[in-house]
Amino acid sequence: MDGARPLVPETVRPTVRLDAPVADQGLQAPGQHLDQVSVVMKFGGSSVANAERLREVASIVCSFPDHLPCVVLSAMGKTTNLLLQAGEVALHTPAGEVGALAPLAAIRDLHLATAAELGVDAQAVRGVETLLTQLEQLLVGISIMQDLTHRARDSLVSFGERLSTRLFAAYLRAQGVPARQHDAFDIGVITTDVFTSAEVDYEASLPALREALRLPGSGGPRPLPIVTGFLGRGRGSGAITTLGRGGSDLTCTLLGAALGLPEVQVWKDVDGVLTSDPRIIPAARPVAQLTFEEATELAFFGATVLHPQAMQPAQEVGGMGVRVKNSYNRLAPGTLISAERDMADALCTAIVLKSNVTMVDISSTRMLGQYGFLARVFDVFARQKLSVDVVATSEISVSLTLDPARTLWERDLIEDELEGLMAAFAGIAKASYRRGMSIICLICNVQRTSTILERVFNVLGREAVNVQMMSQGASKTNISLIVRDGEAPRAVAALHAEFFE
Ligand SMILES: Nc1ncnc2c1ncn2[C@@H]1O[C@H](COP(=O)(O)OP(=O)(O)O)[C@@H](O)[C@H]1O
Ligand SMILES: N[C@@H](CC(=O)OP(=O)(O)O)C(=O)O
Repeated sequence: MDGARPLVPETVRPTVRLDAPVADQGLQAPGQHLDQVSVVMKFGGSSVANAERLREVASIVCSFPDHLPCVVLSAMGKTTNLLLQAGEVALHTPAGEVGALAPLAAIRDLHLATAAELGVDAQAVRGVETLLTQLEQLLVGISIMQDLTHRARDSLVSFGERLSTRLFAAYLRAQGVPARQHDAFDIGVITTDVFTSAEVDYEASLPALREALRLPGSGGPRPLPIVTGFLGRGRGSGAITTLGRGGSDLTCTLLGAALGLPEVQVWKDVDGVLTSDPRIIPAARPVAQLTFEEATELAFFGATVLHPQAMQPAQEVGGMGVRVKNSYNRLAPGTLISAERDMADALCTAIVLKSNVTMVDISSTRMLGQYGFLARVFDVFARQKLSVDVVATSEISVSLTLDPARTLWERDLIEDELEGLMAAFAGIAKASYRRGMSIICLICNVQRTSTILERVFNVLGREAVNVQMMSQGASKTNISLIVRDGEAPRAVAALHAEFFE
């Protein structure tokens, strides 16, 4: 971003309390006394899974009467996965049979049933039907072409958010709450043309979004903008792009940054960011506060609760907080993520597990301390387009781990690529790799490393878990331990018990 030119309005509106919604008072249009949007609220797939959940989301949105929210929605429930499945199956289905494909039928049934249950008007139902027809046509195209490019994949998954936002805006209007649906790719979310994991072009997007979301002049109702998460428009291709799985979190913070807001909220199905993944550690509990760096490390090392790039807009503009809330338990305080927090009492904040990681060991075959050894090693990774997660070095050797996700869509590093990597090292270094490793990442106060590591190694010793490699991040927020996949859940459980239970 260009540091010289302010990309956000210089004044931000005063903060009215956003930590506590008022009790459910029925659907009164919120924030109608305000000139402009004062908060962005994002609701993920689990929060908008069916008609009942959409009613609940409407109730939450209206429970902050002093705020005029812009609402960002993900696709309903598992719709994105169903769309991807439909694309894969269409590849092997005759064009004439595509209309009857099971995932397409499931998507059609869910959205038409939700429209009926929510009692939206006939025009809105027609809008949903039109999109469903276009979706079927795209699938027929995939079947005829026998090709599912990343570009087509992005167009395909875009239907999830385009449907959910239209239904929700229509429901609000039917309840007397003014609302207007927007497709993010039409209002200025401009991205690179890297389909399926595009990056936001902030220079182009921030001013465009600010302009597009400006509400009409005074007098008359103030429509709540309802915006598709996850989607953008490629700056060169002009085609629909996506921001990577879970990308609606990033849409939310991007809109907040564009509007210069003091706070945005991401509503999930858990009481905030938790001390560990609740699917592995049922005793995980909410973390009250995190810094942007901590939240980014946590997401990068595999906590699916936040998109790894979601903190970037908040960090760039400064002064904007990101609150993680539970749409199933609206009174839970959630987690507030901001630039700074008091670390005086912080020891270990969260434990994240990333499995199915490959570890590579490389040692120099030449003289000790050979000049440029590390540069040559990383040059090989750059040429192979492989991103490295964790690194530990000595003078003549380096161990590192490879991200299992080349993009967030394709989770497996292919064996051929690893063999290619080994071949690329021939003559420079001795290289070997081990698959089936896990990174256990402790988000912690590394000012207190000695205390933390003493406790960590006591626990792992007791559990007979052998650490294969370790690294302390320069970001001063994490310590990473590499262990075998089979030992990792046991190690995480024991470490969680040690630090949190
Ligand atoms: N450290 C963590 N804290 C909270 N949730 C986590 C954590 N690690 C993994 N998760 C998982 O992330 C889920 C929420 O993320 P996600 O499903 O992407 O939300 P949404 O679709 O609502 O945006 C939780 O249900 C939980 O299973
Ligand atoms: N629907 C997209 C984008 C997204 O952000 O979803 P969720 O908020 O449910 O993680 C996905 O499934 O990846």
